[in-house]
Amino acid sequence: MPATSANLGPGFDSIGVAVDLYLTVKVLGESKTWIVEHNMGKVYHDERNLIISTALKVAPTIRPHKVIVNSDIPLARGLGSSSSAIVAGIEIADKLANLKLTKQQKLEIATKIEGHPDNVAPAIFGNLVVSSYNGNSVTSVVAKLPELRFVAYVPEESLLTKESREVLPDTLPFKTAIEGSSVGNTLVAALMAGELAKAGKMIEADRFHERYREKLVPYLKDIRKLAHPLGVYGTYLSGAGPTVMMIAQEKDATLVAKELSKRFVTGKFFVMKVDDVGCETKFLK
Ligand SMILES: Nc1ncnc2c1ncn2[C@@H]1O[C@H](COP(=O)(O)OP(=O)(O)O)[C@@H](O)[C@H]1O
Ligand SMILES: N[C@@H](CCOP(=O)(O)O)C(=O)O
Repeated sequence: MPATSANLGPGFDSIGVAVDLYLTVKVLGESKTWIVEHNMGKVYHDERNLIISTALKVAPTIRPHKVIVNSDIPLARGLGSSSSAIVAGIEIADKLANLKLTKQQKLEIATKIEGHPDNVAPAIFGNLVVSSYNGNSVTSVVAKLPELRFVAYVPEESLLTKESREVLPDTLPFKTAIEGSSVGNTLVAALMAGELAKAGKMIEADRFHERYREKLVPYLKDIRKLAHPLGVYGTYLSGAGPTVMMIAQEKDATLVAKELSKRFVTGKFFVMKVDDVGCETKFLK
């Protein structure tokens, strides 16, 4: 399961991209109770683990197994760790209960559990995915991006998505909503046309969420300012934050991370490619 970066600025709860950090889950033999061995710190080792609780939601009668989880996706940092766990749980239920779910069915289930499709869709399909969820069904379009790198600044402190959604308003003025949707539309068109300078401008013109979340991630503005002269097209809050994501060409990406790490000495920088595969299952002997 790949990590995912949602929103890309104006695509709030709609746009997300899969990147090459991974959650790997191995299902071993049956056991008396669910046992989850993992490398993820403060996460349950039993059936309360999000991967297992999701699997049991989807297929309540599956028997307990021992499961080994390895993840390079940082928890609660805005890189879709919960979505990858949910997609993994659905995959386990599908295989152990032989449900033969289609990708669309997996997407619908995952979206209902996560509440929005922007992370789960690219975790399932790979690439950039633009989705619309009406509370009932999901329409998703998978699209290839031009050759780009995603440079992430992942702060040390975590920020739960739930907390970062609590600062958002319940309603937006009509005029603001129209502006916001025009920015999102133009972003998608610019990405598809390979017009990266325009895409960058739109990425930084969000009207839906970043201004409300700025108080939780005050360094977003500083990084954005420093990133432009280094060749970055656009900087946005990855998912609900606190990770700040920059989109750059391959030739500039490593230098962007190197230069910014001189200024932002805590936290980590990752230079990532787009994952174009999404969730994959293998049967091992
Ligand atoms: N692989 C996993 N196994 C179990 N629980 C997980 C896993 N990944 C994420 N979670 C749960 O999801 C929470 C983070 O979800 P969330 O706040 O949505 O942040 P993120 O941006 O990483 O998705 C973690 O604190 C943990 O409870
Ligand atoms: N659209 C959501 C995306 C949350 O992504 P995550 O990686 O932080 O879980 C939001 O912005 O709240």
